[in-house]
Amino acid sequence: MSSDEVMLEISNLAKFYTIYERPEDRLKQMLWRGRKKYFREFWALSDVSFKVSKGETLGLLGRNGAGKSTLLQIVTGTLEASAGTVKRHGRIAALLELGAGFNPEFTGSENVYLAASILGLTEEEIEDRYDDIINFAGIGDFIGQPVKLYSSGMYARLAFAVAAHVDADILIIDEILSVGDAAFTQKCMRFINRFKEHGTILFVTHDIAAATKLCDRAVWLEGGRVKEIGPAKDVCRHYMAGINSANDEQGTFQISSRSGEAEKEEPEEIKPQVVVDPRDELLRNSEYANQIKVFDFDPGADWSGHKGAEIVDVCVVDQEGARKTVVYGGEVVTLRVTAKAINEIGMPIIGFYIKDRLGQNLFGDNTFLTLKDQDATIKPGKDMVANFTFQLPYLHAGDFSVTVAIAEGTEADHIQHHWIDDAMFLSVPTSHFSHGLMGVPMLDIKVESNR
Ligand SMILES: Nc1ncnc2c1ncn2[C@@H]1O[C@H](COP(=O)(O)OP(=O)(O)OP(=O)(O)O)[C@@H](O)[C@H]1O
Repeated sequence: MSSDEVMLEISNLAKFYTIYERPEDRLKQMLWRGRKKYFREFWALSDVSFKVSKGETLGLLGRNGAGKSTLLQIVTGTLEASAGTVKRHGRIAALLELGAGFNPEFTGSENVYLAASILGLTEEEIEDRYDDIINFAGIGDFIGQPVKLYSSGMYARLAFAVAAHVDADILIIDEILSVGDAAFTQKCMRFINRFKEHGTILFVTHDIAAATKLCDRAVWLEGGRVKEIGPAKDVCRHYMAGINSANDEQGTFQISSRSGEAEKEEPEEIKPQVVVDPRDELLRNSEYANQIKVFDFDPGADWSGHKGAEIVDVCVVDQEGARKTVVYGGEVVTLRVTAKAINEIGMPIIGFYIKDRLGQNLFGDNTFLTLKDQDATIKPGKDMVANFTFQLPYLHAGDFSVTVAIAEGTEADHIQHHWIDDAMFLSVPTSHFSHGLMGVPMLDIKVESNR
């Protein structure tokens, strides 16, 4: 929960670097200091202002070279600004570029002492926390080795472990989550979620899903300037749209279609293997019925892409093809996405994601592998209908959104034609399921006891 207390106040910050076209220009500049300029100024940051309140998590988004690292280095005091001010209140622990601050020649253990003392802990405090730090890092015997021998993942683990134990008021996290393995990332996430309850976080990432989930607000930097600042969900969406329209690779789908079979002229009747949860009937007739209300496709929802093709309809249908406005967790349904080609689309891919209210992708799929080995070209004005038939998981109570998109190309390289966030909403009033992201229908639940 954020409060009115400002922890970080950045005002009209600017930073220029001096760029010398030729190495000898640097020497000339030293010799003829002030008389003539042998360099040009490159403004990495210009007029950047924002505040971060206590308890707030602020995301910092921007393409490579947008100025994020420069800004963080100024905030942490490792780089001097050319103009403007930074007011900090409280202890800042920063995880910049893989644990900057470690001495590569020192062992992990020595670096724990070094980094923790720089961050303001007394020797006694470090002694008390040392075992916890080492356990958190989980790098085993490597703790006695110089950190220059560490992999980037080990480096990040140790850096995070120190930062997590110094009672920081402000935590600065720069892409740290991208270097660890999944288990470590989860550990960091648990720490960050606990820290968020009282601490302030400045979080730099290229991972839009993580930014949407973690941050309250976000700042989008472009060319060293603030392009947008506001609620994280909005800024992330606009940023994604900007990236997609520039055909940046970050706008890609997660490609993982489940069928490699070519589509037939006359599709075979699907005989789904359905898991029937033995509690299904009981659930349906109880107050916990996992009823999922399906709202209409919103053609006016925010979108991005080149619009060489357009999604014109999204709906949920039953196995007879009838549109559904209510379905149940555990039921077999078809999500039908209809797209119309405006230009000829050579290698179309239609996909979807179901997201929870935090913007986390619960699941999704696309037609890439299904169409991979055939000519699926859509002529201008013609439709392509993708039917994704699956057994619904159990969803917890709350609202969910469906993202849909049509792209053209391959898994690694494609153009996004029409990407619609929040194309359709689902709403679940009640649920027996409340833990984890979603529930799977159980084959059976047996209880044995020898009491
Ligand atoms: N020491 C330097 N001398 C000259 N230019 C620099 C220097 N450091 C950074 N820059 C330039 O400043 C701009 C901003 O760089 P910065 O590293 O802050 O971007 P970034 O948003 O962190 O990028 P990335 O996502 O790739 O880490 C870039 O154009 C970069 O080339």
